Amino acid sequence: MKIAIIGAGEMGGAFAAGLLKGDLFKAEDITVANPHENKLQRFKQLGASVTTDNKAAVTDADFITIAVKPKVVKTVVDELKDSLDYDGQVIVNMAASVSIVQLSEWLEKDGKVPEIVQALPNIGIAEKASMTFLSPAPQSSRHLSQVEAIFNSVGKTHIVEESLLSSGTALSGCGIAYIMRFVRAASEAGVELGFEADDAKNIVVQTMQGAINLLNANGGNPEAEIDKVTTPGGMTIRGLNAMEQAGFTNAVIQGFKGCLN
Ligand SMILES: NC(=O)C1=CN([C@@H]2O[C@H](COP(=O)(O)OP(=O)(O)OC[C@H]3O[C@@H](n4cnc5c(N)ncnc54)[C@H](O)[C@@H]3O)[C@@H](O)[C@H]2O)C=CC1
Ligand SMILES: O=C(O)[C@@H]1CCC=N1
Repeated sequence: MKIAIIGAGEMGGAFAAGLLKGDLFKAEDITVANPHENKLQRFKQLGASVTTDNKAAVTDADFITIAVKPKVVKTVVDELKDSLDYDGQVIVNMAASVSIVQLSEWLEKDGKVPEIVQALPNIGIAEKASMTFLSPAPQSSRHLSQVEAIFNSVGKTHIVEESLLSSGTALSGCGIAYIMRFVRAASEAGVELGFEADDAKNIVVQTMQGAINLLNANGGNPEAEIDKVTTPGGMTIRGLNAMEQAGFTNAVIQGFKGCLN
C-alpha cells in the first residue's frame, strides 16, 4: 500500500511525520511532494520518498492526500487530473472548506470521478494522536475502511456527514489551538503564583494528562471528575466560580463557534 501527500506544510508534514512513526506504511511507500525542496529534507532523512513533482508523486500511489491551502486545491487537481487512475486511486482531501461537489466537478473526466474521501485531522497527527473526521463522497465507500485504518493508525476517527465536517474541524482541527491557548493561560497563572515559566507549563501539561487519563479510565464525565475535586467550602469551588464570573464557559463556546463565522 502506497500513499502520496501533496503539500508538506503544517498539516501534510504532520501527517507524514505521524505515518513515519507508525508501521502501516514502509517509509519509502510514503511520498511527500512540495515545490520547495527545503520542506522535504526532514522526510527524506526519515526514509520517505520525496519529490517536487506532484505528478511523479501520484504514480503508483493507492491514496493521494491533498494537503495544500484551499485556494491551491484546484491548481493541484488540474495538474494531476490526467495522471490519475480513477478506478484504482482514492483522493483524500484535507483542505478545509473544499466540498465534495466542488472536488467532483474539478476532477470529473469523461463523466467519471475517482473515489473521494474528505479527511479533516488536527496536527496532533504528528504524534499519532489526531482526531480525524472522515466523510466519503457518495459511491466512495469501496476503500473507506482502508482510509479509516490509515487515520486510525495516527489517532482516532469519526465518520460524519459532510455537513458536520466544519463543526468537526472547529472542535478538533482548530480545537488544538484553543487548548494550547488554555495551556498558555494556565501557565501564566502558574507564573503569577510563583513558578518559573517552564515549570508552570510542565505542571499544567501533566495536570492535563491526569485529566485525560481520568476521563479515559472512568467513562468520560468531566462533571463527575470535577465533583471529586471540589470540597464543599474549599479551594476548588472558589476558583471555578471565579472562572465563571470571568466568563470562562461562554468564552470557550464562543471560541469554538466563532471560527465558523
Ligand atoms: N494546519 C492545520 O491544523 C490544519 C490544516 N488543514 C488543511 O490543510 C491544508 C494545508 O494547511 P497547512 O498545512 O496549515 O498550510 P501550509 O501553508 O503550512 O502548507 C501548505 C503546503 O503546500 C505547499 N504547496 C503550495 N502549492 C503547492 C502545490 N502546487 N503543490 C504541492 N504543494 C504545494 C506549500 O509550499 C506548503 O508547504 C489546508 O487546506 C487546511 O485547510 C486541515 C486541518 C487542520
Ligand atoms: O485555520 C484553518 O483554517 C485550518 C482549518 C483547521 C485548522 N487549520
